[in-house]
Amino acid sequence: MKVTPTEIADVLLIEPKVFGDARGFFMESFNAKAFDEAVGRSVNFVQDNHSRSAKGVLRGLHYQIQQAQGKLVRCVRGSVFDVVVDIRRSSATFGRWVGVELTEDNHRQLWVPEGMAHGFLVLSESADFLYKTTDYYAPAHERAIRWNDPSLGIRWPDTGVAPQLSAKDQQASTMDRAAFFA
Ligand SMILES: Cc1cn([C@H]2C[C@H](O)[C@@H](COP(=O)(O)OP(=O)(O)O[C@H]3O[C@@H](C)C(=O)[C@@H](O)[C@H]3O)O2)c(=O)[nH]c1=O
Repeated sequence: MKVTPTEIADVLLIEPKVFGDARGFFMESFNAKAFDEAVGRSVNFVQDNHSRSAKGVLRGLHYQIQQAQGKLVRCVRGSVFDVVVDIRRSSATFGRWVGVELTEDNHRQLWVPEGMAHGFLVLSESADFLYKTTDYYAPAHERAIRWNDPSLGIRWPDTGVAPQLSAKDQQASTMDRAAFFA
């Protein structure tokens, strides 16, 4: 697999080797040894998630302030614009965002380590989004930052439809009131 650093040092773009043939393709979507080598530490995933969303659905920007989750994310049907925001106060890239298009055809994955807020916008008619997490879902510790907080200035692509948010995400915090990691 190919591993490319992003503007947020610990956020990695991962491109598995895809073996195409007359039948279709094969790829190792996750290999613990190769993954640990790429991130430089031993990572233990405990939960796999799958969500399906229609075009224009925007989920985010989410994190758990305790039981922080590292997430290995990908899109297996359709396409999404995936966004990661560094919310570690001590980080040189605090408040910076990275956006990557993840599609069923580019097979790209993003490693979103603990200490980030994460979200995505669905660009295709429908998208299936899969991700592994390093800690369990803990609703008591769930937090969200507004997708369009002006201080972040995230350049979300125009899908041609209004972003569709959950009730929870409509109530998300602004950056100036959000809780951050050390
Ligand atoms: C995230 C999650 C949700 N749920 C339940 C709670 C709720 O009834 C329903 C939908 O939950 P949500 O609205 O929070 O789902 P969603 O908005 O898709 O939340 C996810 O968004 C992306 C961007 C992330 O980064 C994830 O970590 C997670 O926060 O699923 C679980 O049972 N386990 C989980 O791990």
